[in-house]
Amino acid sequence: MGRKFFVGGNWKCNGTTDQVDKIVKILNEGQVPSPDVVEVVVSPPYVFLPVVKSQLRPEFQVAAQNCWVKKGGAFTGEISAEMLVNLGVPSVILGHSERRSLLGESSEFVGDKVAYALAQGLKVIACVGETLEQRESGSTMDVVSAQTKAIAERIKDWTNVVIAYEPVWAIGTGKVATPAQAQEVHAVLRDWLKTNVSPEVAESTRIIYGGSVTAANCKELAGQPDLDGFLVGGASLKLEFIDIINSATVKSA
Ligand SMILES: O=C(CO)COP(=O)(O)O
Repeated sequence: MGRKFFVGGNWKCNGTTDQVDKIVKILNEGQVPSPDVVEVVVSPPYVFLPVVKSQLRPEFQVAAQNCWVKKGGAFTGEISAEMLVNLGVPSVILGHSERRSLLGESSEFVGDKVAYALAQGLKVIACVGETLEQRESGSTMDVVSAQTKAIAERIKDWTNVVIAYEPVWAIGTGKVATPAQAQEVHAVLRDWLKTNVSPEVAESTRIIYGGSVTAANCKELAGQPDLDGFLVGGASLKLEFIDIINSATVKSA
């Protein structure tokens, strides 16, 4: 079975109740391919998860943008994986570069979170990606491999993992990776999984791209053989997210 196209919308720390209503309306009214062709997951801030989950069309799912690294308790301000499960939130984004850089989340910490969230029954969108400095110094492949390794060392079952390759220099900058740049890294990540995990996991794990994805650039990116979808930031708050979901048809064409 092929890898189903995956489109995630990461709303980050954005939205008011009115804006959330508008975005949900756009999502619910948009013409999109069937769930056999594309999996759509939107990730509002925690406080909006229940309302979005209850109002969203049933074939779309919600994800949290983070969760705590272990069982809940005296961890002020944190949200545990158990709470997400309890609320019926099926997925979580972990290791986003904004959290790695602004909040100092190390690859080991992210790996621990991925393992804990999976063990609680959540699906995980695990983010990796290099900074501009790392790309310019030629260490992109080492960086993304090391970030992936920290996850691989802590988990056995990859069924519920999607890897999001998000080059930091492309996030929120309008500087999208070229299709060739994205494909090159996706192929290296798949090859890393093949060598270090298993050929089956390499073949079945979806590797999605994030960083300045728009309606204008998504089709060409979607045509790359090792690119299995997108994690969209800014454009996921707008009508063009529907066009990005529709780029799934590039694969099924
Ligand atoms: O970080 C991202 C998604 O997680 C990408 O953000 P932008 O699409 O706004 O560049």
